[in-house]
Amino acid sequence: MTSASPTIVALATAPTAGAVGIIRLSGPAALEVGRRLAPGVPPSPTPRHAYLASFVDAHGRVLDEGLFLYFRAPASFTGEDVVELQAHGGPRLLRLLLERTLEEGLARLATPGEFTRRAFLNGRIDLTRAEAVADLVAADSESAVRAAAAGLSGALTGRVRALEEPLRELHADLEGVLNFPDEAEGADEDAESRVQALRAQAEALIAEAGQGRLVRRGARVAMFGPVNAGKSTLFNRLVGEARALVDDEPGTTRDALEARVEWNGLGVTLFDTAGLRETPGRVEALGIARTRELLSGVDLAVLVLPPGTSVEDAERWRDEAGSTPVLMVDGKCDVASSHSRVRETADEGAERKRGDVSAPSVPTVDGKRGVAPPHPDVPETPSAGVERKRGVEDTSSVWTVAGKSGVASLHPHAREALAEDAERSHEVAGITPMRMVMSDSSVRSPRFEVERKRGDVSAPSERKADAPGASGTPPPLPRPRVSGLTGEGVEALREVLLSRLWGAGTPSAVALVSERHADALRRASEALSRAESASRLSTLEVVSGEVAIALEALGELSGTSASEALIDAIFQRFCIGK
Ligand SMILES: Nc1nc2c(c(=O)[nH]1)N(C=O)[C@@H](CNc1ccc(C(=O)N[C@@H](CCC(=O)O)C(=O)O)cc1)CN2
Ligand SMILES: Nc1nc2c(ncn2[C@@H]2O[C@H](COP(=O)(O)OP(=O)(O)OP(=O)(O)O)[C@@H](O)[C@H]2O)c(=O)[nH]1
Ligand SMILES: [Mg+2]
Repeated sequence: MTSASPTIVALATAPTAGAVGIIRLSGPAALEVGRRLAPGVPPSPTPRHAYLASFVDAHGRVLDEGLFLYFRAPASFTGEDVVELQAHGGPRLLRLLLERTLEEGLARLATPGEFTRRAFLNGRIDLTRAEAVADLVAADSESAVRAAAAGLSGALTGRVRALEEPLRELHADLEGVLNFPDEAEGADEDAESRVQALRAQAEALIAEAGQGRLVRRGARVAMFGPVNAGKSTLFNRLVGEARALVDDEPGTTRDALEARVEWNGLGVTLFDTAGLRETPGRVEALGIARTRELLSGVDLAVLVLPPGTSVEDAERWRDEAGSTPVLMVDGKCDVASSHSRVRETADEGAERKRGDVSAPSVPTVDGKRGVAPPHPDVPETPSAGVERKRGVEDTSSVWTVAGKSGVASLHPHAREALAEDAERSHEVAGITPMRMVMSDSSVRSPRFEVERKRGDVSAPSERKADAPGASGTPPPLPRPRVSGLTGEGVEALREVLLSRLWGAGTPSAVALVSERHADALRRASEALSRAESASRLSTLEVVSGEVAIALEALGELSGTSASEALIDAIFQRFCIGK
């Protein structure tokens, strides 16, 4: 391979102005071509010695003064003769030097990834390590850098080898028994358990693919929810700068916005989306369609709920995320906590003692006292996860009415939307004893928010989403309370997001199992699964055949059995000069 390959050349550094620019040559003519540009360098330079040399044009005129480096085959990155011209980092200068290496046709420009490809073909690195090189170049978070660096040091290679070698031994044992039954007698005895153990190992690696993807490309998190919930304000808080426009008017955000942050070394792309509502304007509707599309492609959707969202509305908004995991958060918690008052139902109120802290008895909006009588046709609906008990201590069945200050300043559209909200909430009163509370009906639209006390509305839905099929009644997950406006709860939300995205452990410690790796591992695991049943139901030939298939699939990871097309596909991901 080495002697037959043409000599390749490329700019190894970025094609922009920089302190130093490197032109790298690899192949049998590397030294000859390099010395044409740097004639001062001796014909047999000491390998790995940095020569200070003049780089000259075809007429011997000096273009630059730089360093000349020679690596003699096979002790080089590619395994071939390599020469580096380390010049000053001027793009035009570097182009002149590059053109000069191409004169006389001894070298040609390298294709993307061709240097690394040669390193692979010449056995310097295996495929997973070559891929780690690409991952390292593409890494844009600390965890991605660290995980790729571990890959380059052979972390994944080692784990694949730990799977491949025992599998190869097993295959040899099985073939031995098949071909030399006398000598190899008994070597197949524990075949089934060996297959089982290896399959478990393959599955463990496959299970890391999700985390590998998360580290490699970063997590994608979208804020979504009803209009005016405070999504953009919260987005800005999480991003740390005023990226999104914020306004009182519902429907402010039309286009999805994105921002990249890094949390605990994990790259996170945050999206702010157009708020959802039933009767949007035309442009806004386009934004909402985009929100839906975006939600289907993120790792986690954060449903920002304004104070007073009903259970049914919360569920309806959640459905917009489809199968994407949803984290519900109570937004504008400053409003809820500073303005909300526990709303008593008349019958509960009658039982309450004055001054009972667990049941403050001043349901007010704008200072007006209000009492919510039981709704005339409120069925008690344990099916909605809401079991109403009577009694002073039962705060979980008490409803809160939260007023929002500054309603008068709302844009007319906002008031309309709020009125719609109000109506909708009234409709769902089937599970909610409540009454509309007008702040000041002569001037303002009805503005009210009704919500259950904490630890309530979210419970049934969180159970549904987070413990599917679980029996019994697991405790409801805490629903983070945040205020984008004051910053309250934002740090805690960040922690919750990280643990939902990542769980425990360190992102940088993960093996970067790519989709390609997972696919090959899956095929290996399936073959092993068939080998397992064959060891009980079929002949040894069949078992051995499946083990061979698993080995072949694993060979695609290291590259020992990778096809030309697969290798092409892998190295095309690289940049030129890599
Ligand atoms: N200037 C420069 N910096 C660079 C590179 C390069 O090609 N040029 N690299 C390019 O990606 C990376 C370094 N990777 C390298 C990997 C192996 C060898 C090498 O010479 N390997 C020989 C000898 C090993 C040894 O002496 O221990 C070998 O593997 O046989 C060189 C660079 C990053 N920095
Ligand atoms: N009190 C309080 N007001 C908030 C909070 N977050 C946002 N607001 C206000 O609520 C209004 C809407 O905020 P936005 O962040 O634009 O809400 P949004 O959900 O992005 O709205 P759309 O883009 O229209 O869907 C603005 O007037 C904000 O100042 C909060 O945490 N507390
Ligand atoms: Mg917005």
